[in-house]
Amino acid sequence: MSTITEIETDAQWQQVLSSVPPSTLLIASFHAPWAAPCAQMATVLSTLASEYPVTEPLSTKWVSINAEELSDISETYDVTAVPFLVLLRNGEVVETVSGSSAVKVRTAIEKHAKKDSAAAKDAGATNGVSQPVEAAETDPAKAKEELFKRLGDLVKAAPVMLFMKGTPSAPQCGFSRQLVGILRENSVKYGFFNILADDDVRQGLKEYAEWPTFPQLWIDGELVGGLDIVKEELSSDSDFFKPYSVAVEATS
Ligand SMILES: N[C@@H](CCC(=O)N[C@@H](CS)C(=O)NCC(=O)O)C(=O)O
Repeated sequence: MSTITEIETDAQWQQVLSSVPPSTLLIASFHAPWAAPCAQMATVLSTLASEYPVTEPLSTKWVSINAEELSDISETYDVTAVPFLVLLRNGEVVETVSGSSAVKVRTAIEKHAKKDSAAAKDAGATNGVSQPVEAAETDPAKAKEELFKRLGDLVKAAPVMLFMKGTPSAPQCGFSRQLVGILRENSVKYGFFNILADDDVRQGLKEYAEWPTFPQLWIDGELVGGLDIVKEELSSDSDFFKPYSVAVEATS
């Protein structure tokens, strides 16, 4: 399970560049703390990273970079907007992805990185070709198993996770907008996922959750429900969100 390292200095970035083996795909995610889509991208990337092994030789190395604080690095890679993903191999840029499309990011990473290099080698040997055969592509049961594993991680990406249409600053549906408003009113700290950016998550989560619509609110990896259920919970217990609130309480 790979994890993402936050780069703090130019020197640390140089150190990563020089220490990553030539066969490893270096995945650098540029972000800004104030940009909500970057928070969503961080969730997407940590879920993706967890799908890649950490056994040697590393197939991937994952880092994230504050685009404003480390502006020299941003300039080197022409980062003018965030989120922005740079994929490098052997110090050379092999692909960049601008924007917050989870589908584009996943596709680009999967194109350049092998999830399991041993399996890929085996497939190459038996087929006499160098391209790996992706089991999940040909086996729907395996694809579903992988999707459900990903969803299991995603619903636990933050203690309170909102699966919504659009983003908190630009909801794309009235139900999602209302739930964002409720969370804001109750000062709830939450992670979110824009299901309009990933149709696999949109359709898969309905089955995984046994809940046919969005928004969906998950707390500690358990489904609470949609907008109506959240309203009901709050009307029977006004402190429902208290454990997840970031509101500063007055001391008496
Ligand atoms: N009463 C529902 C309203 C949610 C709803 O009906 N959502 C619809 C329209 S936004 C939906 O997600 N449909 C499935 C889809 O679009 O994939 C609730 O309490 O959350």
